[in-house]
Amino acid sequence: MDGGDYSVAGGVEDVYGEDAASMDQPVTPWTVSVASGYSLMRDPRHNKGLAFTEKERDAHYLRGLLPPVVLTQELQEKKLMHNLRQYQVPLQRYMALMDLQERNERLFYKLLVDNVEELLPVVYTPTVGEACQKYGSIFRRPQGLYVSLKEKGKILEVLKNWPQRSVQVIVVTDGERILGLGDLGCQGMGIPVGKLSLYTALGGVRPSACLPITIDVGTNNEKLLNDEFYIGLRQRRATGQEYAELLHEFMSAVKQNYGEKVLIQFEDFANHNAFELLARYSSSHLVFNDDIQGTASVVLAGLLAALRLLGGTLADHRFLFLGAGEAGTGIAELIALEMSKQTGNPIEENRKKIWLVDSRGLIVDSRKESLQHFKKPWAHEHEPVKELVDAVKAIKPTVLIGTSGVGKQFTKEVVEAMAALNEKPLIMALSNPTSQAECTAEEAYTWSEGRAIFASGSPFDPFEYDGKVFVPGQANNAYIFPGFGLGVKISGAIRVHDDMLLAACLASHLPQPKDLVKYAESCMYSPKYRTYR
Ligand SMILES: NC(=O)C1=CN([C@@H]2O[C@H](COP(=O)(O)OP(=O)(O)OC[C@H]3O[C@@H](n4cnc5c(N)ncnc54)[C@H](OP(=O)(O)O)[C@@H]3O)[C@@H](O)[C@H]2O)C=CC1
Ligand SMILES: CC(=O)C(=O)O
Ligand SMILES: [Mg+2]
Repeated sequence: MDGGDYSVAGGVEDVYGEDAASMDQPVTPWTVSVASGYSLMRDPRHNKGLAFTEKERDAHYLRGLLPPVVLTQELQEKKLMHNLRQYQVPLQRYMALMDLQERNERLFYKLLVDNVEELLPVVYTPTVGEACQKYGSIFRRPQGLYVSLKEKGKILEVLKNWPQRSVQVIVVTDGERILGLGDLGCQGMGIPVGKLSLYTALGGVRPSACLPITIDVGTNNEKLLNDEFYIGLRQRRATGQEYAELLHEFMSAVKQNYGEKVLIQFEDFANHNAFELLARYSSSHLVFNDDIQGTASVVLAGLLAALRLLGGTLADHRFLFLGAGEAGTGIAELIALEMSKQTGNPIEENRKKIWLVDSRGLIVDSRKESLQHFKKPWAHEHEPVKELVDAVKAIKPTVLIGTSGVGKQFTKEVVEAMAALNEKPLIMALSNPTSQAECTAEEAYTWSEGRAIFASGSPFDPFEYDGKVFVPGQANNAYIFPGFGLGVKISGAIRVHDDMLLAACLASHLPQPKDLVKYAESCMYSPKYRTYR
């Protein structure tokens, strides 16, 4: 073909219409907006793959673009689950699922909804942790929105680049404390993407209303800074005023673009920013911090359920935490608040039943001056104690909760000390992913000779001890934030209050009028295919 007359810059077009001589000339990326034929199949929101009906194939110019067979969504699901199960490596399953989400959104959510127990550990903890660590290497198509220091001064424009206008829920991270894996910078994006997939699968919030965002202010992770495949800004983290200004511009732009009612979930920020962001924006925006507030709600729900086995009321128990950061102090505060509701005692009194250990040992009054503000309420009168096992022996807790982000801290000695003090020691190893759990289910049951009541942040398989099968509980904020978020959205709330978090973990005690449930259901997304005209 002689394409001389039509070439972009006077070169010669090849048979594909590409002009090699003008490869470095700019061209316009023209596209079409009405999905039909080939573009319909490439649009993940509308694609049905082999499930397009005969009628749809005729009406939407799909003839010949698909093989003759027409499958049901159920058969597609069966095939995909079969294929997924062939992968031995969890990260391969993660990548296959992300590919499916990019290819056929409804089928992805159908799989997730129908196989939640099997697939949650893939799109969420623990596998999402590994995915974030390797995000640069496995990166194929971008998901979510990246707001970096490069976009300072034009964040509103960046938000306008997102194709959906009806965003209702944003999960945002700055990647500094990804699970218990530390600073993963821009590669933390896997977390908002995973969390929002649960908003849809478990909370019924439609995918088009969900927006995952990563704010990239750099990373202090040397390994990533030296990784040639790293996807983020190659600089150390911005702090102080520079950080605050970027975040403020972001928060203002979100409200300007999506209005007062968009829910912003802060996720996996480091604690030196997390508490401040929550305090700063909770009176002007609809925000909540999943690590501080969501975790607190789900753990309190777990404790209230466990009381049926342990006996007594919340105020009859003594709590010891390993880890006094977002999760630890967040849970501690909600427990104290609930005790106050139940007993009428002032919260300061109830706090005295709760003790926390950080990387320097037991939090006691002699350390008060040097403590971060969120630890100060927990500095009770006691002599200093360095080791966890000694703190267990000194405080004599009935409940031990791990929120340290460091694996293997509940040693045999620690669990045995808990078992010596309690007939049924309640042990929660909440740190994620599995590698960071304070102990495994097997360790908790074995070292307590089958007496521990155990829950963990990442899932563990049932374990047989002394002829009895123990099924560990999972205490993860995933059990609360999708429903909590849906509730906030459909109630039209414009601010989040502590009472809502208490109500969320006491929900089964509240009257649930039939029509309210029906209303909630009617607001929820269904991943079943729609029929096209
Ligand atoms: N299951 C769930 O739903 C959730 C689980 N998590 C998990 O909890 C963990 C912590 O998260 P978060 O609270 O946000 O993190 P933070 O960084 O806010 O807090 C971590 C706390 O652990 C302490 N710590 C660190 N190392 C040790 C150690 N060796 N011994 C004793 N204490 C130690 C730190 O001490 P210091 O202050 O002295 O540095 C700090 O107080 C993570 O692994 C996360 O995945 C978080 C949210 C939800
Ligand atoms: C579960 C969660 O939010 C975390 O580990 O950070
Ligand atoms: Mg988190």
